[in-house]
Amino acid sequence: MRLTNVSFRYRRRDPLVIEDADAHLAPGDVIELTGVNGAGKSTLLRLLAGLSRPTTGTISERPPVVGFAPDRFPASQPFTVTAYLRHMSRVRGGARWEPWAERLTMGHLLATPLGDLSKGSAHKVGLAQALMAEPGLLILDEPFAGLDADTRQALPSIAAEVAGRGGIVIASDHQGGLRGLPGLRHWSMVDGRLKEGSAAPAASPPSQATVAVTLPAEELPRFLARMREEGFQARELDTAAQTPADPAAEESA
Ligand SMILES: Nc1ncnc2c1ncn2[C@@H]1O[C@H](COP(=O)(O)OP(=O)(O)OP(=O)(O)O)[C@@H](O)[C@H]1O
Repeated sequence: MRLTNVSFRYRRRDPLVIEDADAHLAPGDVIELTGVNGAGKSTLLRLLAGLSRPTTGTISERPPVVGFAPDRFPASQPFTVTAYLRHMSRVRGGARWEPWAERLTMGHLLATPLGDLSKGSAHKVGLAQALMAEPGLLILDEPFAGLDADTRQALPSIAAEVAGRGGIVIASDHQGGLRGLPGLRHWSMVDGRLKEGSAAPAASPPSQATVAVTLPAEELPRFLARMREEGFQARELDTAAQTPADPAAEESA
């Protein structure tokens, strides 16, 4: 797949978000895309997916089957998870979604309406629909954001499997989640320009911090769920009647 002099602006008088991007992607490539907020990563991914068209320039030789997991999965549709995945399976010519539901630990979510899903759970549905058709081009926009620890750990192997079948994988990622993969290519968006460089070395494990949070007991389940959804370890220490200074919950990051 090739990008030739690709430029993009959203509206006619807007500045270019992407300027003269040139790149070649080969079967089996896994690419990490970084850049500051607003640098144009999502815009580039949508161009690669064929969801937007370049203002000028061309994207050629796109693999026929594209899986795209957006950063914000559109959860407003009136389906349960099962109904949605079945529908996507039909759209994808009968692709099997069940193994992905299992691998992404979604069993408990299947009867939930999309609109009731937590952010991380909605993200898993987005991943399952992108993966089910064995894409030749898998595009993941911030795939690690909001995922629980197990799914986060599974994602590099999933990317490696897609690449091992000859697929191209490209993921925007602030967290360096794919850094352990051999041969990982690194792209960055800087001032509208697409640059290729070597991936920064794997980040050393982040230092840990533990904080105590005191909150009304009835808010505890929601708070813990939210923290876990964000990928933090969170557990209840004590919900007995306490002085305001006592910790009711602990979060470690
Ligand atoms: N639909 C849109 N219409 C107009 N401008 C847009 C639209 N979507 C994005 N932009 C603008 O394009 C630029 C690039 O946005 P984009 O979402 O691609 O960046 P990003 O690198 O993915 O950011 P983030 O890391 O915050 O997700 C930003 O200036 C943004 O305001």
